[in-house]
Amino acid sequence: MGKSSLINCLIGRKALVKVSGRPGKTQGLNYFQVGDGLYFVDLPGYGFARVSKTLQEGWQELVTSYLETRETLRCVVVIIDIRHAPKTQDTQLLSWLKLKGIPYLPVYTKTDKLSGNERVLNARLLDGGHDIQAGSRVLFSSKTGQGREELLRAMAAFLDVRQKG
Ligand SMILES: Nc1nc2c(ncn2[C@@H]2O[C@H](COP(=O)(O)OP(=O)(O)OP(=O)(O)O)[C@@H](O)[C@H]2O)c(=O)[nH]1
Ligand SMILES: [Mg+2]
Repeated sequence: MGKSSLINCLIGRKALVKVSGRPGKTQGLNYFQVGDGLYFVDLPGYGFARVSKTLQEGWQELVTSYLETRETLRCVVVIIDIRHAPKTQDTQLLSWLKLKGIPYLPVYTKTDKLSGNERVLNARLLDGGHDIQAGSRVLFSSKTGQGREELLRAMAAFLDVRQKG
């Protein structure tokens, strides 16, 4: 869905994180230090079409317990492909994060694949389907860098909130 590509784009290095056309590339948790005590953590997605059932379940458990117990976690960036209609798995993840009180930031990615008009329409569809406010998500493309600065600012805001509170 573009998680690893997004991290590469933010860090500004093309091949830092392995990217592939086949879901299931990222395995385990991958840490990237981006500041003093500040890390991006690349997680496996849930579209593991090509890995075994046992591995899938293992990763799900790993990701879930990581998200639930990591005390220094500031924000979960939830990456959603802007081309597709709202998906149950994404709705479930977002409601689970809300329920658990884990801060999250939805990012609609691969905007380069749509025309300007389609982009607006699909973004609205996803906002509606996932109950997301237009002002609280970011439109992004790893390919063109659209939304890169906005995303970095939005992520930084999550750090500020925690420091003040
Ligand atoms: N055009 C376009 N392609 C993208 C974008 N982001 C990712 N891709 C492509 O989508 C495919 C999957 O990207 P990844 O970054 O590996 O996705 P991932 O979420 O890390 O996938 P897993 O680690 O397998 O869960 C790759 O072929 C990327 O080149 C984007 O913004 N625009
Ligand atoms: Mg990946």
